[in-house]
Amino acid sequence: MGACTSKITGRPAGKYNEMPAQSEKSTKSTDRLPVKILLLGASGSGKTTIFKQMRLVHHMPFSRQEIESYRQLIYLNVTDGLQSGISRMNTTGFFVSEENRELLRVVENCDRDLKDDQPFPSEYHHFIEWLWRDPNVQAVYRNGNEAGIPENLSYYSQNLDRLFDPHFQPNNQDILHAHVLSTGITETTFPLQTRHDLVLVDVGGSKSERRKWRYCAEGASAVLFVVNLAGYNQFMREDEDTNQMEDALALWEKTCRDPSLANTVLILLLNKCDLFEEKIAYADIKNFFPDYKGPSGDPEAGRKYFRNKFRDISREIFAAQKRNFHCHYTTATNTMNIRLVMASVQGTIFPSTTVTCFRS
Ligand SMILES: Nc1nc2c(ncn2[C@@H]2O[C@H](COP(=O)(O)OP(=O)(O)OP(=O)(O)O)[C@@H](O)[C@H]2O)c(=O)[nH]1
Ligand SMILES: [Mg+2]
Repeated sequence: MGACTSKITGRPAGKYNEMPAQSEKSTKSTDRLPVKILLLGASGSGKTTIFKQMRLVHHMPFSRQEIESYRQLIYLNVTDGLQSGISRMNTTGFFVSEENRELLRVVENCDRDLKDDQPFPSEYHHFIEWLWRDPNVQAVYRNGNEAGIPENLSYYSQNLDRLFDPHFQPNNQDILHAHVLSTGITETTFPLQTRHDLVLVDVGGSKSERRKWRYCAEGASAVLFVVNLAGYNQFMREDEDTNQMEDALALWEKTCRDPSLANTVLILLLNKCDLFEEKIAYADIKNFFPDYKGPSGDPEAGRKYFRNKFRDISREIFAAQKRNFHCHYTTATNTMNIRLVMASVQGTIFPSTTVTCFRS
């Protein structure tokens, strides 16, 4: 498998946003047929995570430089995520316990930028651990998470001993859990064994980024529309009055109706099934979607309910356009799951050709 080529359009130069392009050599392929697939969906739904999985599936490991950048990003995700989550929590009237207030002040003032090869400062290890375990932080995180405490803190907090080891190097799972808000449009070309190139387009999903999507629609064969299934009880980071699932439903309708995407195969990926399954045990769907009539705490019934909501929105639009509704449940941080889903997606996009976009 040859090197992939990456092109970033319309994004400001930023330490972390440049990451996908850093290791890839710019090679121009000739006489090859591009198969363009767009990753669309709201911010935090999992688009870039799927993009990273595609690199792994196509055996394009992260370079040393990328791994170092991710190590620094993980430190930022942990310190900044915890601190900003807690300060948003304060605005909704919840505070860390009295005994942990001093720790919070220390973490608030800690330097978020690590230098190359600088270990995570050991003095913050237990402070971060204690703050994360604070009963009020846990209560807010588990009960609606109006404060939008980042979900990846749950993963990183279980790995703090490893993260604070002076020789810590992120593994693929650590990298898959890292989050940076994507800006602009990143086009990455994966050469396939046939005469085709897979051109995968990753975009930013926050509200201010969505107007840029129209610049990447031309020539697209398919759209993978990614939804955070676990967002049913959360508000948007950039709009604290809008429920994430309501936003995703509205965005799905807009995407289905978009004339510039009328010739694409639209595939819905209901993502973060792992978090959905955990969350549904304590956050009843009925409390957020009163028309849910299924049993409480049943992930299967919950998944089906949301799938039907998306299907109902597209039913008439697709009937008029003679398009079919396609939907998969995914956990983007699980490489095997993405491998299997992508093999199935490939069959949907190219039912009668030999194009092999996704290695299975
Ligand atoms: N547990 C879990 N975490 C996930 C899953 N998919 C994505 N994440 C995490 O969710 C966060 C956001 O994922 P991204 O892929 O960066 O989201 P995005 O859609 O690219 O977001 P923007 O770039 O802001 O539009 C990251 O911390 C990911 O690791 C999943 O299926 N399960
Ligand atoms: Mg992204």
